[in-house]
Amino acid sequence: MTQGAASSSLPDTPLIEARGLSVSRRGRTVFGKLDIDVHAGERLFVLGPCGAGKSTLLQSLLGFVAIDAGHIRLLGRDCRREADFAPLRGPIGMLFQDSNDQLFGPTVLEDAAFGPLNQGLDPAAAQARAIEALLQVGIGDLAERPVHALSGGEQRLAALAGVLAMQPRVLLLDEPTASLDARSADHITTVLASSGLTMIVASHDDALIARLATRRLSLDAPR
Ligand SMILES: Nc1ncnc2c1ncn2[C@@H]1O[C@H](COP(=O)(O)OP(=O)(O)OP(=O)(O)O)[C@@H](O)[C@H]1O
Repeated sequence: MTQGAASSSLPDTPLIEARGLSVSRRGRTVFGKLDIDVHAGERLFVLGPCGAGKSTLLQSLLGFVAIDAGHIRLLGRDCRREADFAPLRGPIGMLFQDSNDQLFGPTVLEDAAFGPLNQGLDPAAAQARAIEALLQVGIGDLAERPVHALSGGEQRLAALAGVLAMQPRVLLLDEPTASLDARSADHITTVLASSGLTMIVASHDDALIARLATRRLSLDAPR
């Protein structure tokens, strides 16, 4: 269950909206009757101890985890079925907690170009987008590296580059600075801050939260 509702008094239509969201896993309620509104430019941080449901919330908002009850509207569109969510996984980019869930390679460059290719860009334009995203996160030198030959932190950056290469309007980021050394974490924090993008971020990183959060939502400890 939630401790703090995430609401906003901004007048524009929320980019991410959830009403009465309830999700259970293995028969146990993870959270119930959660309301969320995230407007353009906001950076909502989802906080809470391990197992509180931060990842589950992000995944349910993009249709990767089924909800028990509630209503989700993304970019002004009602989302109920996979066919509703699928076209929005691009305009709304998701960084999963486990980079292995989204790195398919074979090389870092090809992986980052995959999303733009899928969006219909020609190969040269997709590659240009991918290179731009790799440079943005600071791993241009890893472009030709096989994704399976990356460290955990490098995988994190490669996965983030793949998300940014799709030029999303909204980011859902699950522990974006996990596995990163202090310098890389600081760089990514700066990249995210300067992006101006709307985002929902699950994180335990106090420095990231302090620099980026415009609002916070705390989930209860699991019972
Ligand atoms: N794939 C899954 N199948 C079944 N249950 C799951 C799955 N993933 C997570 N859970 C359960 O759902 C609950 C919420 O987990 P979740 O990963 O969302 O928490 P979290 O707040 O993101 O935790 P952490 O801070 O450790 O990443 C936990 O009880 C967890 O055991």
